[in-house]
Amino acid sequence: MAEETTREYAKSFFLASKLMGRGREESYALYAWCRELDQLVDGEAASGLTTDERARSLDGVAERLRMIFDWDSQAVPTDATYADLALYDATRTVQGFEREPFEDMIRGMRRDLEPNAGAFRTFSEVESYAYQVAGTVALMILPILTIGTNNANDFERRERGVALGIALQMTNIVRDVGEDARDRERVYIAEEDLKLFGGMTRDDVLSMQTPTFDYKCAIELQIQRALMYYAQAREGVVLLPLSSRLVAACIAGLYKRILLTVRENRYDNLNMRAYASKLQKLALLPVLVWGSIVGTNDEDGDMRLDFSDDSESGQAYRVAMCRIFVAIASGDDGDEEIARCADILREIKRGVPGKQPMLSRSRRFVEWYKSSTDFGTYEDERIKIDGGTIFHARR
Ligand SMILES: CC(C)=CCC/C(C)=C/CC/C(C)=C/CC/C(C)=C/[C@@H]1[C@@H](COP(=O)(O)OP(=O)(O)O)[C@]1(C)CC/C=C(\C)CC/C=C(\C)CCC=C(C)C
Repeated sequence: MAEETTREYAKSFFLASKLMGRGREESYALYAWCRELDQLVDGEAASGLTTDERARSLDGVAERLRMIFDWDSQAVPTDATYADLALYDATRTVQGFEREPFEDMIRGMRRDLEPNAGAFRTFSEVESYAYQVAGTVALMILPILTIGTNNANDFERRERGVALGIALQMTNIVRDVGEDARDRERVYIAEEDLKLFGGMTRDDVLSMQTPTFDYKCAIELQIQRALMYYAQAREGVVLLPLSSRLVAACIAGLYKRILLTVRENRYDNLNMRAYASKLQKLALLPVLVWGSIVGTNDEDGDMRLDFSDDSESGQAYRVAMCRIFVAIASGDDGDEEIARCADILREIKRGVPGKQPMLSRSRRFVEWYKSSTDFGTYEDERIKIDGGTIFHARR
């Protein structure tokens, strides 16, 4: 039954599971348990329940979880669901499962029941929530992905696995902004991020029908945040046994395709749900499998901002770069914006020692950027960069 649940509701995970060696059934059990938990809060069956009733359901899950992880007892919870039983069996066939990630996920679900569920003041709050509902999945599944290996680089594997979970959650946040706002009055974009672009507020997003330029820039910043986590996770995929490397790389690649589709939809995630078609997934799979075997870096030429500099000038640099990138994506009517932001970048460059603006419009640019140590010059039909300084857009 857990396999059918995964097949029906998680096409990407099910596809990736076909690459698994051992542990496939146990990963289905994990999926079934996580999905059942998620449905208690946001599923159709929960829609008729009060917040208190949903909270009581989570209490029941937590109680049954305690029994599942009570290694000294063989007792099975009398009110166990099929997902509980599947998890009970999985934790007895694969060693190394820990209770904490499951409990942390329940905490994340409880946050979705709180009065401030749909509001996040800072990105740090978003990141913490993303760890609870998605980073924890990595910690749950790592015992399966590392069957038969030693614990070497375990800490790094966990850290980078959590980064992948957060990247996937950030992807879902970017994909579902319209749906979350309309159906649940939730905005999982930090208010501090929205404010950077024209002083936008959470209420502006809740009432927005068509993406504004400022909104598109705020979404680009969320895409950048997600790409940062994908890049962190990529260093961890190589720490997995080969068959698990394929699984992780495919999950990451299939979700990242969704993320980049939001850009192709010109950031209209209010009215369009970005997705990867079955054909796209099947076409992408060999590339992802081969890439994970030969270890090619799937830095797919996307703009990658430096988030390490959290100074005011570092933040201004990221805002200007997002505005330039969206302006470029907006076609010809973006030139004035590019020129204005290029002036800002020129100013900031004095304040951001050693941080060269990175702007990718094409793979050709990325190759130039990655290869050049002294940032010679780059020029295409829209923009010219000389010595790392972005000059006025070409008219
Ligand atoms: C291969 C296989 C069967 C994997 C199953 C993975 C699993 C147990 C997923 C549980 C997903 C789930 C329902 C969690 C509840 C909360 C939630 C909804 C989380 C979001 C997932 C999306 O799930 P959903 O089915 O709703 O999908 P769509 O909305 O339709 O897109 C999340 C985005 C979290 C997903 C997180 C992971 C799969 C963790 C990834 C980490 C690894 C695979 C570890 C990799 C290790 C290294 C070292 C890089």
